[in-house]
Amino acid sequence: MEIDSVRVESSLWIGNKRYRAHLSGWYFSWTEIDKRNREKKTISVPVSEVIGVKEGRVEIQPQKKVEDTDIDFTLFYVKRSSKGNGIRAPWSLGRTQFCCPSRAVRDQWITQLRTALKTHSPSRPHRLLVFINPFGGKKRGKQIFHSLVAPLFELAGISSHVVVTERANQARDYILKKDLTGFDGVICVGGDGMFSELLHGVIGRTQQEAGVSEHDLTVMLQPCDLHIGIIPAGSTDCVCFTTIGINDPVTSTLHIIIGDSQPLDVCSVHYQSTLVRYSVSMVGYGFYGDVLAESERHRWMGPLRYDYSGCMVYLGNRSYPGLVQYLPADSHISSPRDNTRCLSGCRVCSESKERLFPHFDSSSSLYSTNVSQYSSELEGEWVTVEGRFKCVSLTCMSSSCPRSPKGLSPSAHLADGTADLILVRETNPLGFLTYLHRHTNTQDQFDLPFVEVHRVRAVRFSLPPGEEEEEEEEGDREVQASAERVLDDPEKLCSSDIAGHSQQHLAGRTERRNVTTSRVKHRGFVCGTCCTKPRSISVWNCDGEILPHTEISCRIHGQLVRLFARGIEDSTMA
Ligand SMILES: CCCCCCCCCCCCC/C=C/[C@@H](O)[C@H](COP(=O)(O)O)NC(=O)CCCCC
Ligand SMILES: Nc1ncnc2c1ncn2[C@@H]1O[C@H](COP(=O)(O)OP(=O)(O)O)[C@@H](O)[C@H]1O
Ligand SMILES: [Ca+2]
Repeated sequence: MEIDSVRVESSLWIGNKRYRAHLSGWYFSWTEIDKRNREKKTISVPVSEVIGVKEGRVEIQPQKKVEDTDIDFTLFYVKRSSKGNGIRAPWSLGRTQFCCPSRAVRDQWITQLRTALKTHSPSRPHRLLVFINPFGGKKRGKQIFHSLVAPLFELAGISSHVVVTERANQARDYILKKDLTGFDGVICVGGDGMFSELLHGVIGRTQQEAGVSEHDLTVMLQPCDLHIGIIPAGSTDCVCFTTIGINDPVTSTLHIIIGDSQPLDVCSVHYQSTLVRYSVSMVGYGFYGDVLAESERHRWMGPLRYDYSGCMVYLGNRSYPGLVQYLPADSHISSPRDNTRCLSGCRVCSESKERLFPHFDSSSSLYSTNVSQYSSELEGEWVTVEGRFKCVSLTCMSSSCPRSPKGLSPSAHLADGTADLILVRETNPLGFLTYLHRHTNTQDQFDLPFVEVHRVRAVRFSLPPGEEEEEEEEGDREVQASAERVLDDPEKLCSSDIAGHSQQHLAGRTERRNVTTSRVKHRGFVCGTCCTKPRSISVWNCDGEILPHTEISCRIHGQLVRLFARGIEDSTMA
């Protein structure tokens, strides 16, 4: 075996074929040598994509099997498949068993490969906090984690502390309150709702520790260091699909293991001077709000509830009045109709970093103290649009999912500090069906006369005169108190004493304590059992949660959180 400072090389055998293997810089490669000493095919694996190196002949799938020989070692690495679902191919675990001429050579290879791994992959996680929602999607969260994810973590030397949730918001509260020392990231096994819990926990915790008020719409929030990973096991899994390109637990696990890091824009939603929620995918009023409200009554259907509710709401053919104000983003940088896609290594997102963090001190990972903590992001000229809308949607990213592989706004960027505002005005049922159907094919859903799309930094939504939201009245305090009482016991939520239009009770979901209840002048219905709400007012769907307010203000915080992901790999790179 030859070892110099930049290169390790020796002959190795795979089965009965001889290979010349070499490790140099960022790659481990092996080239087949035929009987006449001619070089044939070479396989190269980037060190950053090596999952583990084990003594002996090891298999972990379908079951763990170890044949502990003296001269063999097994290399595990990321393997790209040629066929993909959508625009990217899934990743799987590649495995090659090498046979060495002696035990000494075998031990040297293992040492050199493990050293290279440490040197070239410094940002890999070592300890993770995992939350499993046993009831998400098709209720397969626990099985997915134990059969597909845990064996890969073990192989990669990652230890995990697993919490199977027993109630909604347990994961969020855990992250907000418990000691997180030693954890390199938090992982959810579930859907967009579970991701949202981790998002709120991580952002809230970071702001608490930095002494920043989340309620202040104008403040510059502290970016979060603790990475979030998503193992898809939910109903829509939009955040996973948009940031990885596929909903596949093994692909997600491999991205977590190699320590990929994808910054993500986050939208904060405020009601008056209170933070209501954060969102990364869709804040949608009208159609998407109604679909969510309807779907909560059919949770027993599992993921199909959205298809059923989508049909029911479509047939209802409703539209809503509204006043939308937005702060446009710089149209010279990008536009929602420029026909580009935000892929791994996106130039628009990389170039946004300096603009978003002009005062970031990389040595302390904090903002310089002599710089104002207030952002200039809300300065500029607001544009006002008034009318009746089938839907108003705001999305920080493309929001693609298996139902809509190119998403709500196909050219939106994951980390450019902007969101796309889509206004679909009142139209006839066929027109709206055409709009919806274009989400599922290659036709441009924005090329319709009743649709407009804008790249924005902030949005305000209000009701036209006569429909305004009322502030909490004396009598409503009882409603609020009642809502707070049930926070600790979601089962109690389905009760007519929460007569406002927050429908968390239907989902067994809860709201944060600091969120106040607001009321809307009553003239109609929503859930048919206990809620009252005017027909002319819809609800907001915020990443799958119904908001308790109608008149909201939204602001985009560029690159506020980081995921164990790398954006969508173009399959031509595979
Ligand atoms: C005629 C064919 C119509 C097809 C319409 C397709 C439009 C799809 C746009 C999807 C946007 C999805 C945005 C993401 C939303 C999720 O956060 C949310 C919660 O997910 P989960 O926690 O996994 O349950 N999902 C939804 O609100 C469902 C929207 C479904 C709309 C049909
Ligand atoms: N143990 C639990 N019991 C009830 N609800 C839970 C539990 N754990 C998490 N949740 C809540 O369930 C909601 C839906 O979960 P999610 O994993 O997103 O599944 P889905 O994609 O099917 O909606 C989330 O809002 C989350 O807060
Ligand atoms: Ca964005």
